[in-house]
Amino acid sequence: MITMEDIVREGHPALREPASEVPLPPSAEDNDTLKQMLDYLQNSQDPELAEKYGLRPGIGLAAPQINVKKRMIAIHTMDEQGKQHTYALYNPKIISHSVEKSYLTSGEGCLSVDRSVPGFVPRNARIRVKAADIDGNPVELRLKGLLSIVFQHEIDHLNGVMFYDHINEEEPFAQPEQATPVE
Ligand SMILES: O=CN(O)C[C@@H](CC1CCCC1)C(=O)N1NCCC[C@H]1C(=O)Nc1ccccn1
Ligand code: NI
Repeated sequence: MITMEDIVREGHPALREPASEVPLPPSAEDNDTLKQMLDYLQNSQDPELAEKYGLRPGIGLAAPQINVKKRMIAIHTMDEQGKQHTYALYNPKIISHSVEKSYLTSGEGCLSVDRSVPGFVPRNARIRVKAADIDGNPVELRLKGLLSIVFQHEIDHLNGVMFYDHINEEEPFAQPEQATPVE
């Protein structure tokens, strides 16, 4: 079971190195790792389990955060309409995106960052993603709103990018150009 001990923090090299493509069909080991990443998110959102195991709640997780330098991400979140979305994907790739930007009005945090870094994180408002699902089958997703932001945060981790790399240093809360806020 993944707990906070397994999550590497800022300064760990795994967070700044690009992750490798996962050979498909996925090995039993990669399949298990991805399942465990999704389990972490679900456990972390269960108040009893989060309390019992000291889990910081997460809606997304990327393999480099558990020191696995492979292109695997898990997402488990409600969207703005209250619909549950669960994804466990290999080799996600943003194949196109809107000119329009968006950002979380609350700013962003990260399970690998034990401090708050204030500021808006400008991201693409809508993205098209190609990936392989947990069984290795190709999927194509068109994402907007919170889901689009979560996917971009996770795919950034696969490229050694942290959310605060995007924050305007001079003016962290400057209104990003052509951007719609996501509450
Ligand atoms: O790489 C993956 N991570 O670092 C876990 C992050 C991923 C999210 C950060 C912003 C977009 C994706 C995560 O889930 N968090 N970051 C730390 C604070 C708690 C939690 C969070 O933002 N929760 C949340 C946000 C909006 C709505 C509901 N819940
Ligand atoms: Ni993160």
